[in-house]
Amino acid sequence: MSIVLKGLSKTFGQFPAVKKVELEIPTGDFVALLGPSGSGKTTLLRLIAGLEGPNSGEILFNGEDFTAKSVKERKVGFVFQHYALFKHMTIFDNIAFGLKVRPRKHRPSKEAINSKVEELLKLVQLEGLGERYPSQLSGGQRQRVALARALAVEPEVLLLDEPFGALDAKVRQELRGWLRELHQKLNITTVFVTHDQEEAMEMADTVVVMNNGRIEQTGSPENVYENPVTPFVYSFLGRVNEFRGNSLENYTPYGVDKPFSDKEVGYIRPHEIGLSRTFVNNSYPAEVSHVNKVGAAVRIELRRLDTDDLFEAELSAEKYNIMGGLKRGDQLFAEFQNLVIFNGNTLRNSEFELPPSNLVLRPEEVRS
Ligand SMILES: Nc1ncnc2c1ncn2[C@@H]1O[C@H](COP(=O)(O)OP(=O)(O)OP(=O)(O)O)[C@@H](O)[C@H]1O
Repeated sequence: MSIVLKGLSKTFGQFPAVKKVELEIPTGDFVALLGPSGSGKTTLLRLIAGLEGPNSGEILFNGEDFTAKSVKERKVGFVFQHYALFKHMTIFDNIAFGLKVRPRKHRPSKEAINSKVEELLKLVQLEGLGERYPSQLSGGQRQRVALARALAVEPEVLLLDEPFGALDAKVRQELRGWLRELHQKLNITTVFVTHDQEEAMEMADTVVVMNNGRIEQTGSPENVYENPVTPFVYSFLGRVNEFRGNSLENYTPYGVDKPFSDKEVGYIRPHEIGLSRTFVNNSYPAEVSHVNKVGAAVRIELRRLDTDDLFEAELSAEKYNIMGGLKRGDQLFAEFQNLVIFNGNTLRNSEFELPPSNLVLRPEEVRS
């Protein structure tokens, strides 16, 4: 089922939690609503589910206006952060619940319910555990039961609110891959809320970045990471160096025709900073202040010797080894290869005299 949100707004008392949201979700898409606490993710999910009514705007399912339709009519499956299983019921009965409470004429036969639950237990890899009670399962297993219960009624949309939020890091990691595979198998339009950018980037086909009740950017994980359209998205997704106001002149070796204002901020990702032991064009001397080697990437904190600015660079372990390793106090040359400058929410890209070779200014069209 496809979902379209048009000018959707929701206010609690005087407080606008969701502001004029426009979003199109094609059938079968796997979407992450990503943003900091209080940005409106859960409210948006609840609006899609029909658990909240909007103050204005429309919700279309497969092109049909569902704005005023009840939760039941929407055919959505919902999974919350806290699995909320019925403690006094077995896993089997928990999964069967949605089918058993259907009005008699829509209720499947006992045999059909049995085989559906067995099929779902297999799907969520809990075969043979149907007779246990929730207290006899691990957190990750319980959350898979919650998912099986949501899937039992064959929803056309699956809505997940921080489904792995209460689990420890290792289990979360396992369930991410598992849910991704499950989605590939079932291809149900799925929207999940997370404030964990790694989770969103790893699992979703489409990431919707929210801030203050608004959508800041929608796109594939690569696209929102590589081409952030606002300073918020730059700083929220992944690590980034920020340089403000006057200090930006130190990163534009060919000069600018107008001085930088206090509102201007330049962003550069750590992996977009080249490091070498010898001088290269447009590079600046810098001293290593800390080295943090984690897995395939090495994070290096440095201080520019000419300006005292602090920044972070990232090298692959391979490049790091080729450089012969690094330690505090090493003197290097840093090349800032992709500085992107915003004035408020607008890219400053037309005022440079000559785009220098190491200053990649992103054309407007890339942003749209
Ligand atoms: N029922 C409510 N009554 C009043 N204010 C509410 C209600 N529900 C949410 N809000 C407010 O709306 C804003 C958005 O809340 P929402 O739960 O959608 O954010 P979120 O992005 O999901 O945050 P979190 O990650 O912390 O769950 C918050 O400031 C919250 O306090």
